[in-house]
Amino acid sequence: MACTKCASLVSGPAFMQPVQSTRPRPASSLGQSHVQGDESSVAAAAAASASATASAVLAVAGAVSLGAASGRRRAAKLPKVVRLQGAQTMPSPTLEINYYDLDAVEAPRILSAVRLAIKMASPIVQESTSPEERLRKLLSEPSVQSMLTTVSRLPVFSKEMALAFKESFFSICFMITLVPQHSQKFRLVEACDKDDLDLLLALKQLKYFWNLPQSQLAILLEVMARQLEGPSQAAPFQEFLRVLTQTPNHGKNIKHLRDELSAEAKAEYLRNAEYLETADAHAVYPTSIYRQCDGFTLATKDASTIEAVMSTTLTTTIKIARKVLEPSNHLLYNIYKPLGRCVAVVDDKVDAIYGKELDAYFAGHGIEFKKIVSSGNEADKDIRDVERILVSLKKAGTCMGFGAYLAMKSDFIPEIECHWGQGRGVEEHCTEVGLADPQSKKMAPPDDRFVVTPTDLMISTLTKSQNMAAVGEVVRMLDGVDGMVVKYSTQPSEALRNVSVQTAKTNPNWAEMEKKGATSKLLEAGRDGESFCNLGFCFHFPDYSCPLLIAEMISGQAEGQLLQLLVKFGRVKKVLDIGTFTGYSSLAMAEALPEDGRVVTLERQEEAAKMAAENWASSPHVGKIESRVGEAQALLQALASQGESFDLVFLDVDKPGYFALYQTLMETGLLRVGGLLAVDNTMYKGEELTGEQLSVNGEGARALNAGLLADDRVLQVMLPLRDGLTLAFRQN
Ligand SMILES: C[S@@+](CC[C@H](N)C(=O)[O-])C[C@H]1O[C@@H](n2cnc3c(N)ncnc32)[C@H](O)[C@@H]1O
Repeated sequence: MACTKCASLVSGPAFMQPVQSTRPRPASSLGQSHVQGDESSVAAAAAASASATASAVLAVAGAVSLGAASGRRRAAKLPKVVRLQGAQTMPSPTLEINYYDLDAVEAPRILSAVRLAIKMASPIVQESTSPEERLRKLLSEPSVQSMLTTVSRLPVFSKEMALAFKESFFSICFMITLVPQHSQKFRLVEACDKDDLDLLLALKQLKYFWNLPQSQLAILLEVMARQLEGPSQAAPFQEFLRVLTQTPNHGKNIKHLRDELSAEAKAEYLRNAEYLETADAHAVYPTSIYRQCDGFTLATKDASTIEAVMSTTLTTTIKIARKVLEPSNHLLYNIYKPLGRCVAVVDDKVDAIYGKELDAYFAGHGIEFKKIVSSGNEADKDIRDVERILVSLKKAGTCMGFGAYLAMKSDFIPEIECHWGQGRGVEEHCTEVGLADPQSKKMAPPDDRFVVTPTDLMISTLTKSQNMAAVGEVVRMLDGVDGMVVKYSTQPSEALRNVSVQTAKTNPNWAEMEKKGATSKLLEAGRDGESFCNLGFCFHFPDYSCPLLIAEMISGQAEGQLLQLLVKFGRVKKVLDIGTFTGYSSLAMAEALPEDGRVVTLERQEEAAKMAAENWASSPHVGKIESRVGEAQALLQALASQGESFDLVFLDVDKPGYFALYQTLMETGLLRVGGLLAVDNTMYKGEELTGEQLSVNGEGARALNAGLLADDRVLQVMLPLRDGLTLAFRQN
């Protein structure tokens, strides 16, 4: 059962029914009568306890009665309340239902009650009995019970509560600065100077102790002991927490232990729960301990007109912390261990960098961890993204528990800003997160992928389908194909790896060039001729436009290995590489060539050619590469006029120019008879498979495919390797 106010505010009309109180109380002193009742019950507990406990109980009782005075202060701000006593006794045709009736805060006394409870609890948690037995004894200890009862009645969703404790901390600090440096109390100065809000936070949670997991109670005791008494007093509670979390039921709510407590303790807790059910139902039936709803309703006697004011109050804690993922840091542990699991919405940039650490942190602490990786790109922050996250949360079943939900956003992690550029440690990051090859599939979740290959297209199509469960397995398998090819193909040399790493960092440079209007306009044009992007790379650019050269253009390991194999198998000596980019294919082929072999590589972008030259500089094969800058068509004519011809040609430029370049290669004899032509992207993103209208690039690839098919001078095969690689052997 949830708090009726929260539930009814959510569900609507039921809320508007006139409410008959099940336990009517005198209108004038409803809160007070219960407070008094509480005092007597607390006093009964006190009588049965040791003298130290009795003083705690007195402190608590005093706090509660002072709270009632505070409650009056609070009530003064509200309109006069007329409580329903049943329809026949209604005092006027207008009814007023006030949902609030909380005991208020007398902070110093509550704090001293907490301190005493901690003092009494400390020897109990250090006993040699089982953790469960110690917990039962702890809950039956009168000073602990009184403290819990009192705190459960605090109006935690109020500014007054926060201020009452803040003032109280300051007054304690002020007093204590006068005491000698080594007195026990001096530690409080440190506590209030540094972390007083942690104590406030603990109290705000402790209010709901009845519905909190058992281990969370241990955590809160540990936090309060640390804040009020210092680390040495907190140590026994920390150890108690450690052993308690090893018991099977530590995640179960405290209230489930009621039948295992002593008869008096059980009666006392039930009395408190019954009181709260009327005075503050949210305290015993919280929909969420971080959200409380309230309502104020006026209704005519026949309920034909109802006027209502509704509100929702949220309480939140923001922690700005460092090294949260170090195993010794208990910030996240304290939240999620009692809940048993964490469902986290993680920005894909954060996941790329911290994903492994996140996994390791939760695994190391034995907390089930469900990660929903979501694009952090500004361009993606729209309602569809929200929908996607909500659907994923629903699948993860977050409706259980107290919002076991953690959101990690790249905006808060400064290192992200330098991930692709100038910053330190880029290399390490790249290698660590699998970006060494920019075609790595680890970079983005399936539905955020840049579509590069037919499999990408299939994955993207399947991911958009509503029936995710059915297609999930297919996605997983399809997604593994490229990775498997890479895994079982010969691994690249150190120099080629370096080209990949350097290329992975290039997107900001291309973006800069694009701003100056210096990059190719057709290379990555989309269906509508516009540039597009949906991977993380546009993230840094204020206008969210995508650079027209992108790191993903690199041919990469699988194709690089195939080219090397062809060079070696065909005993190739002269290679023509059309489309240098950052130099991967040129270097791959150069590595496979004999000492007297030669690669001529053509590139229209001077910046790219320069970068390629830098990438080759440290390779012993650099001497085999000759770079020419200009438009491919013009450069081919020049080569032909110099009487050049090649054993192997790798064609990998703007697709609309493919067929014309092919014709030139054939007509000029640049591709010699007996030579081999390798053409990349001939399946161009699988566009033809969709049956939809092709983009200009798709058209370009299709024109070449059709041209090869119609040309008897060549024998060709299209390999579904990545984006399609066609091998055409010139037989005459
Ligand atoms: C896909 S990338 C080449 C990738 C490269 N083969 C590799 O292995 O990484 C295409 C490159 O060709 C260049 N390019 C595109 N069209 C061109 C053209 N018509 N003439 C010359 N270069 C061109 C682009 O600037 C780009 O650097």
